[in-house]
Amino acid sequence: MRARDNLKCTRKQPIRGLRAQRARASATSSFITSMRMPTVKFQHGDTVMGRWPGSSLYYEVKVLNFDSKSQLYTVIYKDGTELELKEQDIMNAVSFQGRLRSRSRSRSPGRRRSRSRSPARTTRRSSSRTSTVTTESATTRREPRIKEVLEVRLTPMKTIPTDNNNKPEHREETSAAANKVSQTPVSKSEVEPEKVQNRYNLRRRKDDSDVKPAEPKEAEVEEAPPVAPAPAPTTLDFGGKIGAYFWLLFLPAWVLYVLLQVNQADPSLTNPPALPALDSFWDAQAFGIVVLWMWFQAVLYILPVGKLSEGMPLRSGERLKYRTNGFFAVTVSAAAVAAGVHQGVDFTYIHSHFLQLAAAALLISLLLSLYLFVRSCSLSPEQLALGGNSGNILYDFFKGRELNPRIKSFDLKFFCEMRPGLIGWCVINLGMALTEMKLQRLQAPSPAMLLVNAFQLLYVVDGLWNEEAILTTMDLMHDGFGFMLAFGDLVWVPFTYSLQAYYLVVHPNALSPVAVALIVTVKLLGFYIFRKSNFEKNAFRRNPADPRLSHLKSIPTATGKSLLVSGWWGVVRHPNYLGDLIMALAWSLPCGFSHLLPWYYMLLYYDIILSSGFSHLLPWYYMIYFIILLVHRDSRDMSECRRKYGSAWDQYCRTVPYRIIPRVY
Ligand SMILES: NC(=O)c1ccc[n+]([C@@H]2O[C@H](COP(=O)([O-])OP(=O)(O)OC[C@H]3O[C@@H](n4cnc5c(N)ncnc54)[C@H](OP(=O)(O)O)[C@@H]3O)[C@@H](O)[C@H]2O)c1
Ligand SMILES: CC(C)CCC[C@@H](C)[C@H]1CC[C@H]2C3=C(CC[C@]12C)[C@@]1(C)CC[C@H](O)C(C)(C)[C@@H]1CC3
Repeated sequence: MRARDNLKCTRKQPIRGLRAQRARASATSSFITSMRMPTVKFQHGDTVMGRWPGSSLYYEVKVLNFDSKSQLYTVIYKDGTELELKEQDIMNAVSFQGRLRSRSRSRSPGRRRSRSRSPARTTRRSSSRTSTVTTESATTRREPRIKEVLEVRLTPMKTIPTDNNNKPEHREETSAAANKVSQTPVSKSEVEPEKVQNRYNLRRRKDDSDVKPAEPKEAEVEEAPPVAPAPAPTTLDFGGKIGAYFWLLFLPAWVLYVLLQVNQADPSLTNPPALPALDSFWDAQAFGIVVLWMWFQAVLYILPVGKLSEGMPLRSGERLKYRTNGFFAVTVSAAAVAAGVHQGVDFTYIHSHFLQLAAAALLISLLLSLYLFVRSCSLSPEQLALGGNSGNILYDFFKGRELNPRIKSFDLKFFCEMRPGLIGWCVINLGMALTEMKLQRLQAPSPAMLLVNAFQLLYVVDGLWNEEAILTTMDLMHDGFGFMLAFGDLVWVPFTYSLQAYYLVVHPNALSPVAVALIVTVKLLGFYIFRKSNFEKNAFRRNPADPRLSHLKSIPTATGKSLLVSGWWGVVRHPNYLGDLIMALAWSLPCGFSHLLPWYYMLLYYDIILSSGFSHLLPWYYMIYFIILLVHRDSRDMSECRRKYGSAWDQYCRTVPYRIIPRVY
């Protein structure tokens, strides 16, 4: 009944439109008769559009079978995945195209002009797109808030990993992976879809080892398929609406509090700062400096120097271009700062006006977020990020609505994430080093200060050198640009990531040569893991056939994208977070760790809390925050990937059971 031969040849055939569908329907009429089925809407061999469980994505599938008992159709996706779908999750290819056309006509006049309406054109377009075609489901369109519930029968299946040349993985390794699966069960929450009630019955074709995972080709992507509007999210991140209100108030207040705290002669947490008069936060000169700095970075960003890189395909299939001249920007900025130091510009101003500079950056991020929110109100749903259009004003303001806000070709999210805050952080660190020299009467910064400066400078310069890699990160691909990122990029990063340097200004910490060597080793280890793993993922996403990755194995997913299951991404699911965390450790170690002891005593003797050196927690602040951030980010990413990749993601989770730290977490 599976008629695999028939499938093999039809898999290569494009949809030929209504006429071809009818012809196939009549050719299969004997098949239907022999099955004595009640009238069924789709016939064996039909090429139709099938909804991927738990998502609003539709893919081209072939109908294999209809089970009159369960009223489910067995369909096969292009990567060989077989699924059983309900009739309502299947659409005739022609009416699917028609629906997309009529929607895009009504929603996007620009798009309408650029498209041919001839049926021939329609058919060619749909057939040429071997990757994904995205749309919202009829249900979500009519009832955007309805929780997506798909009753799809899925059975966990073994996906045979292929190496990067799409050869099947060696048999022994496959069975080893299978053994591993049974030894290390994945937690229920990781495997079970959160928003979808699924019964599993997902199979792969036995002959799928030669199936090349279909990566979108340049030409296909540029054909700009119809865009799926962002459906209202069913679950809200960051504690939902109440969480968003809380974070909106808490985050700015927390930054100002920490800065007031660190500014005190005794910055111990048991010595809370008195709330200063409101006008002490404002300094016109500090505000002017921040504006000037942002202006300077914006000018460097728009200069036609450096590469124009392509972002990942958007839901529309379109790829935005980004000027990735970050290394140029940091080099020119360093030259400008060096010239300033040489000319006697007083960089200790940064230390003495830290609070006012942070308040100015906060004001700018607030104004920017308001601008972003207002402009997002006039956008069509296609331009919104998934997850940022809950309908609740404050939540959406916090999370960010527009995916890629741009003024002409000036990409606001990309600019803010990579330039003023990141480069500003290094300038702040330099200001702290110069202040340390001044206050401690040193000829040169202390070794601890040098290490912190050098490590963090390396992190920033590396990020800017590999600026293109940011285009495959969560923020750039999925998150809207709103208060969270604007504040994070412009205030949080420069003013809290520099706390170690701030701390060292008045808390010198002598380091022995052995300690220096050990700390440098920790940093280099972290950096190696971070760089290598980010390189692997970025290169793979850009070109899965990259010869430098030919030794790596991957598993296909129904979206056409594959998942790496060996190399760094076969060790843990977020090796880049692991490297980042090890580096974070190396940034705090120069400030000393014996001060952490009060925490240990604190657990034993409560009264020590009040007299302990809480101030010494400040240099560990980044490490603590970073663990929380990455654990939360990891779980956000897991849900997103589960939604996108369905059972292929489960397969990945079974093969790579640990998230960030091997054998621990
Ligand atoms: N210093 C900081 O404050 C800070 C904060 C956060 C993050 N970071 C760093 O920023 C970098 C980017 O982090 P990120 O959170 O955006 O996440 P990321 O790990 O760079 O990206 C996650 C994405 O990678 C893809 N992916 C996941 N598993 C894969 C696999 N096995 N094979 C191929 N692709 C896979 C998925 O996207 P697709 O499948 O859709 O491509 C997933 O959504 C990291 O190095 C992180 O350490 C730094
Ligand atoms: C609590 C909130 C305010 C959290 C805000 C989160 C942001 C500050 C981070 C989210 C993604 C981060 C990120 C970098 C900096 C911090 C974030 C913007 C990054 C630019 C740092 C340099 C790295 O090399 C990087 C490019 C990989 C990295 C990308 C992600």
